[in-house]
Amino acid sequence: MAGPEWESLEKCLEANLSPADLREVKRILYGKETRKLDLPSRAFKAASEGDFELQGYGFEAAKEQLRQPRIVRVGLVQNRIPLPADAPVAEQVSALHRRIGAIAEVAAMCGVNIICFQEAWTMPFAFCTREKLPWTEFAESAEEGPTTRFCQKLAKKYDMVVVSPILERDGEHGDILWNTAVVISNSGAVLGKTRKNHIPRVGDFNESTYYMEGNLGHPVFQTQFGRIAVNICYGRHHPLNWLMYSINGAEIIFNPSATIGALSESLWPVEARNAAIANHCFTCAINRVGEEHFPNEFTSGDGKKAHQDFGYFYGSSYVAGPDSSRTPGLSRNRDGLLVAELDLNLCRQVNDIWNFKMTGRYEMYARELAEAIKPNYSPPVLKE
Ligand SMILES: NC(=O)NCCC(=O)O
Repeated sequence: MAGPEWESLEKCLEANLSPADLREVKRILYGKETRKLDLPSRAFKAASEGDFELQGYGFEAAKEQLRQPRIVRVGLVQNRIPLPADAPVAEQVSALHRRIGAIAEVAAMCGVNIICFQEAWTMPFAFCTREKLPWTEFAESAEEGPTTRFCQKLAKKYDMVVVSPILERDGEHGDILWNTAVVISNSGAVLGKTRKNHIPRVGDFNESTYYMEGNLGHPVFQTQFGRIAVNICYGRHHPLNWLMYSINGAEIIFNPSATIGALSESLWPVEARNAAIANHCFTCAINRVGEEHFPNEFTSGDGKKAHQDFGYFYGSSYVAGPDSSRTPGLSRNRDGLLVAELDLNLCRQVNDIWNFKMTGRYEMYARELAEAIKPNYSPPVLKE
């Protein structure tokens, strides 16, 4: 499997296909072409000085007679950990705050209204180790922790909604841990939080050692810029998880993730794109970048040698629209900010064409699923 030297699928296609072939391949793999955004040159300069990639694309919707366009700019941030995983906890958190602060400043220059960071953005993805200390020390209060306070300042300063996925310590309920995204309004107030509903039990993603499946259902956050929801990482493999956020009214669903190439890179371009199509909404898939090395060796339960690294986090963050269009991905090997301009009117326009909500037959599935989960259920398999 390729490491950092293989920059991106897009670069590979562009380097190896004729313009005519590239057009057809992109038509199928990327849908209707997204417009390149004209972002300010000072933003590109700051990104280059800060050594991160900046890309911007716009999704189009048809003009309507009765509704004005509902334009919103989202910012997706992917990044590597700036300090090694064995640096002191407080130093790692501060370094990440500084890094994300610099990227958010550029997002503000680009007119971003809602910004979302990667899963558990304040820490290395240490759940592979199965060790408790020092990793549980990265957990913070969702309402009052230093990271939420930091994000509240960003939100207020830049008039931007901030989606901040953290490891949460719930002091009100026995100090237990959750994998949580805190949603902060552009006013600076904490709008609420949502928790990861599906916990991976695959490869080195030993997250069930640390926290339980979320208990907050599928909340949707009404912001000044549209209704948003957060489907954290492994939840993207569960179509019903996306569906429930959409049924509750989400127009944009963020999917902050941490996943590695050997496991999921072939799933990555499909799942969030399919969710946007199936649910008539926008989806924003965000992954971390690079390799993370841990002080102590751990095993993967696969008979192979113990090792100290997780694997290659391949970035490739992208935004997908309800009409099957999607942006190119950020690179596999650099920190980056992806800005996408969405016209939320596109969601209802595509709904009116394809009618997946109208034809969804939810009452039938509700009835059948209610039966299927009963211990004495017998599937209606007809035999000769
Ligand atoms: N963080 C996380 O849930 N990763 C699981 C692996 C995957 O979903 O690709």
